[in-house]
Amino acid sequence: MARKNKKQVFENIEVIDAGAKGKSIAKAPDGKVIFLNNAVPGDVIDIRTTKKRKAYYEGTATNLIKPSSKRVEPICKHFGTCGGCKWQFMGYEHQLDYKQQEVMNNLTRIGKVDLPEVTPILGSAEQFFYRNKMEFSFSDSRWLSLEEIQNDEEIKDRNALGFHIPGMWDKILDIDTCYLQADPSNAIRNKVRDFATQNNLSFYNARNQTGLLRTLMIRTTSTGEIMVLVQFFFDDAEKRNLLLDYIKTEFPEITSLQYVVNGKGNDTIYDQDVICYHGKDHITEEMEGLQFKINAKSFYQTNSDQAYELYKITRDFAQLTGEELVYDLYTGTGTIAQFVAKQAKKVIGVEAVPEAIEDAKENARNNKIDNTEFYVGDMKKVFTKDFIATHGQPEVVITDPPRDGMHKDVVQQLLNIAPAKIVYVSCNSATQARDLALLDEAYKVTKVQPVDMFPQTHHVENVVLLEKR
Ligand SMILES: C[S@@+](CC[C@H](N)C(=O)[O-])C[C@H]1O[C@@H](n2cnc3c(N)ncnc32)[C@H](O)[C@@H]1O
Repeated sequence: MARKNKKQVFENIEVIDAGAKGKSIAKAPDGKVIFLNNAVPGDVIDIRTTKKRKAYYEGTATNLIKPSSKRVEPICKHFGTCGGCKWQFMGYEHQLDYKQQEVMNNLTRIGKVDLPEVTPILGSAEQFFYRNKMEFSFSDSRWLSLEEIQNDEEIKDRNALGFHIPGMWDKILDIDTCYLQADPSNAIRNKVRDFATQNNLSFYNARNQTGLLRTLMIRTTSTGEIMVLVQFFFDDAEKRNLLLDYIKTEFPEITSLQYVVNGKGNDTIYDQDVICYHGKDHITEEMEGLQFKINAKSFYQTNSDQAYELYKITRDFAQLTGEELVYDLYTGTGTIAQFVAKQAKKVIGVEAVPEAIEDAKENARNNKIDNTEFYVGDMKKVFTKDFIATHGQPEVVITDPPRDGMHKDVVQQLLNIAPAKIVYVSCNSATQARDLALLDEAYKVTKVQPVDMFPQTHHVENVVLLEKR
């Protein structure tokens, strides 16, 4: 029996808005919402649905009838295939408007926040080349373009070094130029791929779990330091040294060349030994005269210039006088803690990753800061009544959790200890809004400042000041 084709076509539909997760929104003739991946609000398009749910459709634009005035020409030839810069086809001022709108919607609809006057989103001075960290994957089965598939010619080179095709764990798009990280990022990636191919170093095959080369990470700092880390699937000293010696010679500006041998099924390096092959085992970022040591596993905000803006807003919101005990929850390598330390009596940072806490302590020592303390642990287990009894009652809490937001026990603990102010930094305003709703019984939102850390994407950071009612 032939399967019923559930795909539907809607013609001549106007895209009316941008929604969550970077999707745009249109309305089908039956009144249901359609979430679209590849359309700009204001476009008039034909749509083919890809999924049908009870209350909505998901779909894709198949024909652009009238382009929106918000459209711009994407500069990247990989746009549309690469999942990295989904909003590159929308003017930057409109990207900012929709990010601001998303924050406001989340805070009012999910958080039921009675909004104070909201400052306009702080845009990024750099709209391209703003990332200080990129990770590329090797693959021996490069994603092929339609022309390549339709062409009869034999495809000889299937090696790729680039990004995953969205939603496909084993398909890698070979990247020729990426506009997110400044030079020499593109040169390093392209030369590594070409050298490895010419010298018959095998590229990883995720399906069969074969091949020597897995990932290439490039990290840079505003002070000009460069870290390159190559991840191998198995150890072959001769081939490993051949590639690393080539990188070292070709790019003498690299200050830290490292590698990992990871035979696991997944390519995360957090549980692996990182070996320094050449130069230092870290790079150092600088902010307001403070130095932050970053090793291969350290979290550091990926847009350094906007991170500085974000931290200044956080410090302004905290309004410290030098008398306060401050807790910096989810402190990472203690950057915010050290950034506000001069204006506080003492700052206590808590973080789950032990290496990050080691870095935080070392950074504080190097920065000659003697009023910070750092503790390791899962927040919901560490941030307890006993912890407060031992370390003291904070007047101000700064919290910067991962995308999932705070665990409900952590929110409850904040309500229990009731600091005068909470500064909540978030990379996901939906989970932030959920947490604000829980804090509402005791706290009023008095300041909101969205910050754009990731131009060309829908992601937005948001800083909120909560003051006791
Ligand atoms: C958004 S980052 C913030 C880092 C830091 N505030 C900064 O600006 O560099 C979130 C941090 O939370 C840490 N983290 C995630 N889950 C955690 C948990 N359950 N307990 C403690 N820390 C956690 C992560 O390791 C990460 O360093």
